This record gives sequence, C-alpha cells and structure tokens, in this order.
Amino acid sequence: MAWDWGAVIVAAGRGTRMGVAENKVYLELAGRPLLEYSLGAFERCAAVSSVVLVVGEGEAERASGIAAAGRYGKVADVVVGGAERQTSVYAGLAALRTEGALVHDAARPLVTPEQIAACCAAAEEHGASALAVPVKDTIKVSDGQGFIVSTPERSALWSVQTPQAFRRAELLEAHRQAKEDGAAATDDAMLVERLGRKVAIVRGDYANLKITTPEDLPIAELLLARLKR
Ligand SMILES: Nc1ccn([C@@H]2O[C@H](COP(=O)(O)OP(=O)(O)OP(=O)(O)O)[C@@H](O)[C@H]2O)c(=O)n1
Ligand SMILES: C[C@](O)(CO)[C@H](O)COP(=O)(O)O
Repeated sequence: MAWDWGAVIVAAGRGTRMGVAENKVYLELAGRPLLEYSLGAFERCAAVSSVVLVVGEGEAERASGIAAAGRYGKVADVVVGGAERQTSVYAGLAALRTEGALVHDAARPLVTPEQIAACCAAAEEHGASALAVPVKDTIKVSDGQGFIVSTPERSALWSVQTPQAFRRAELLEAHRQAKEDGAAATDDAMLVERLGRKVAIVRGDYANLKITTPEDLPIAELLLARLKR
C-alpha cells in the first residue's frame, strides 16, 4: 500500500436490539468476546499499522485487558466513545495519526484481513471505499404509516458493511462538517457522500454480518465454524 493505514474499531454501543444487559461486543462467539475477532483481523492485515479502539464509558479497562491478553499489539489507543456511532467514530479518528483511516464495527466479527486490504487498495485508487454486498430482497420505501410508497430498482441497491476506508483528513473534515450542520449518518461513507465525494464499492461477503439481533449470534457461530475464521 502507498498510504500508512490506521483503523478505528468502534465498540462503544449498547446492543439494545440484541436485548442484552451488557454491551454486545463482550458477548461470546465460540468462546471468545466478539470484540476479539475484529482485533484479530486487523492485527493480521499487513496494510494496517495501528488501531484505535473506541469503547463505552467505564469499559476501557475491560477492552484494554482483552487487547493485552490477545497480544493485539497494533492497538495504540483506547478512547471513550459517544452516545451515537457517529460521535464514537469521530472520537476515534481524533486519536488516529495515519494517512489512511479505516472504520470498522466491532459488531462485525467475521471480517477478513483480505477484505480490509481490498478496502485500503480501493481507497488509494478512488479516494474512499466501502465494503458492500448486493441486496437480495426486494426493498420497499414506506410512508411511515405502514404502506408502501415505492420500490427502488434492486439491481442498483447494495447493503453496505464495514470496513470503510478514507484519507483520514477527509473523513475528519466530513465529520466536522456534519457536526456543524447537525447532520446524522448511519455510516461514514454517507458523510463523505454529502460533501460530493465519490466512494467506491468493494464487493464484500454476506458472511460479514453485523451482530444486531439475537438470531445473528448463532448464525455467526455456524459461519465461523464453516469458514474457519
Ligand atoms: N454510541 C455508539 C453506538 C454504536 N457503536 C458501535 O457501532 C457499531 C455498530 O452499531 P450497532 O450495531 O448499532 O451497535 P449498538 O449501538 O450496540 O446496537 P443497538 O443500536 O441495537 O443498541 C458497533 O460495533 C457498536 O459498538 C459505538 O461505538 N458507539
Ligand atoms: C456502518 C454500518 O454497519 C453499515 O451497514 C451500519 O450502518 C451501522 O448501523 P447501526 O445503526 O449502528 O447498526
């Protein structure tokens, strides 16, 4: 890679949709905390030199302990996140020093070093990139009252994942601008898109699922056993 790459791994959520009392990134997947899988993938990706781990209030010791026990030596900093994913990413970015910045959800444990490297390569070529898979279902837009208003053409729809990769200064600027404008986004690409920049799609893998609701965990266990990640 031409750029030096660092990663922000966001792990400061609550897991509300998971319906558990603790932050879901500490739930076990095949006997190891979810968080460890992402740390492992970034550790094994040669393109990445450092990782900033963003954790919840009061969780720094627990997260640092997991990073130390697993010898994830690329973890350069552990910072406390915010109330929303967007504020957590912003906090992590502020602590990153590399030219390239990857952003990844700790809630996506099945990411691979190859996918991370592919995002870095595409961002170096196009300015920014995001891992994504083609949508399999037909997607409807609702009126918010329980009725369908339209059906977007499926062939143009992608379900975007993480990692997403950017030039760090550009992503920081996009976050700064969004904060100033009061713009909320559910991913980082969206913040860069709103500044008129292009984000390249990197074809990902359906197995890189986000552990969001209870049925996702047993599915991830099956995938893990099958894919030997
Ligand atoms: N304030 C927040 C919210 C989310 N995240 C992180 O962003 C990723 C994706 O978020 P999501 O799946 O929504 O996680 P939660 O916020 O924990 O889940 P929920 O929305 O169901 O509460 C997760 O790795 C989560 O830890 C974060 O760092 N800070
Ligand atoms: C960033 C993301 O994982 C891309 O699919 C997703 O948007 C995170 O959303 P969430 O609302 O934090 O679950």
